[in-house]
Order: sequence, then structure tokens, then C-alpha cells
Amino acid sequence: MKITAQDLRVQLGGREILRGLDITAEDGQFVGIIGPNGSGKSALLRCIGQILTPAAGAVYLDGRPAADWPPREWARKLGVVARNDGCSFDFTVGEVVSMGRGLRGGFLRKDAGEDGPIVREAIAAVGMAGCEERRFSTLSGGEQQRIILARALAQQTPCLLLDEPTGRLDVRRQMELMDLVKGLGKTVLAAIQDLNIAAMYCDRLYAVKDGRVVAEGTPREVLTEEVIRAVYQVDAQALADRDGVLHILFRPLGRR
Ligand SMILES: Nc1ncnc2c1ncn2[C@@H]1O[C@H](COP(=O)(O)OP(=O)(O)OP(=O)(O)O)[C@@H](O)[C@H]1O
Repeated sequence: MKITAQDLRVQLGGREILRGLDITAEDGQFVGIIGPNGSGKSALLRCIGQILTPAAGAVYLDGRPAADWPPREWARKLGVVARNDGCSFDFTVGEVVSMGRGLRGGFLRKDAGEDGPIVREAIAAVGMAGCEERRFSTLSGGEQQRIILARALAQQTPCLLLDEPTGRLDVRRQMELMDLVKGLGKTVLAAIQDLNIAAMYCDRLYAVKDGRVVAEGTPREVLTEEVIRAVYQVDAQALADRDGVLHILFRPLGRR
């Protein structure tokens, strides 16, 4: 399923946060959004996820505008993993992940009885099998992050929006999570802060700065020394290893 955002504009607190963004994720593509803190990555994902209403512009799934989708049908197409999306109540892990099933259209729907295996499978997929009865609040930050992803997996949508899905994970868990998501073949739009992770896993990247797209293309096209300098004001070297994997090496600030 294809995700398209066209000319998105957002104003918050009297400021223009998104200034006419165009983003496309083709069916099955893993698309990364990179950019400095405050550049508008979360605002963009929140607009596409219908959590934030844009001042102008539109979001489409397979060419059909968001406004034309009944909310329940939309929730069956698009799973959202927002940042700081912990639960304020003391639910168990199983209950948190079951909420992904509820998002598909009410806990009282006809197929609700089949949720158990799907919930357990989603928990196992993120490496947390057997933790169903644990209190969510007793998990570490990285474990909570994986369970929030499991909740989106249990929603069984063809598209996923992920806001810094690996931010609190150790290096192995980061790669496991990205391998897992990539292996699902879903259309994914993810805000990613770690440029090496973005280089390793994304089919396409959009670099966002001050609410505008300043570069787009394959990781090799976007993660150039010039773009990294323009977007982040840091000096970096982009090197491909013998397997063709791109690595970004950063120079300490003030050293040339
Ligand atoms: N409710 C709000 N009111 C006013 N300004 C806001 C609001 N929400 C976000 N902003 C501002 O919008 C800008 C973009 O925020 P956003 O969270 O989209 O950035 P980001 O690229 O995701 O940043 P980060 O990498 O730090 O997570 C920031 O300058 C932020 O301060």
C-alpha cells in the first residue's frame, strides 16, 4: 500500500513547522526521515497518522485521501508507533499489545476471540515471549519500546509509521528490530536519528530541515558529506565497506 503526503503544512504555537512537504513511500518500501532535532519529523508522522491536522495539504493511502477513509478502516491500514507512547496506566504486556487488536475496530468485534495467538506472536516477534503477564511499567525503556512495536504488529496493518523506533535499544536490538520490520515487507515510514541505521535499512531517505525536504533519494544519494554538512552542520565521511554497506564516520566538532 502506497503512502503519499502532498504539500503538508503545519503551524504550531504560531510557527510554521512544516512548510510544504511532499513524501512518498511506495508499496513495500522502507522509507526513512532524517533531520536535526526540531526539524519536523514527528510532526510529519503525526500528520500522516491523522494525530495532527495539517493547515494545508493532504495524505493519501493508495491514492485515496485520508478524509475519505472511515476511521476504522484507516486503523486497519496504518499502524503508528509514536514516541513516548508508554501507557500511563499499569497494564500488563499482554493487555498493551491487545490494544493493537482493539485499534482494528473495537474489542467487541466478531473476531476478537482470535486475538490471543496474534498477541502472543507479536510479543514473541519482538523477542519478549513469555512476558505477557509482566507489568508494562516494570520493563526497561528498550523493552517497553519493543512492546509498543508489538502492539503495532498485532494491529496487522500493511503500513507502519515509526517515530524513532530504535532510540532506546542497544546496538544488537536495533538491528534485530530493523531486520524484523524490514522482513515484514510492509510499507514503512520511519523517523530515524541514527544515520548508520538509516543507511543500512532504508530503501529511500528524505532529509528534512526547518520543515522542508532538502534531499531525497537512496541512502547513497542522500548521505553524502555535503548533505550531512548542510543538514546537521557536522563534517562526516560516507564510506562503503566491501559488502557495499554505507558507513558514516563523523569528525569531532572543530577538527578538520
Ligand atoms: N504543540 C506544539 N506547540 C508548539 N510548537 C511545537 C509543538 N509541537 C512541536 N512543536 C515544535 O515543532 C518543531 C518540530 O517538532 P518535531 O517534534 O516534529 O521535531 P522532530 O524533527 O521530530 O525533532 P526531534 O528529532 O527532536 O524529535 C519543533 O521546533 C517543536 O518545538
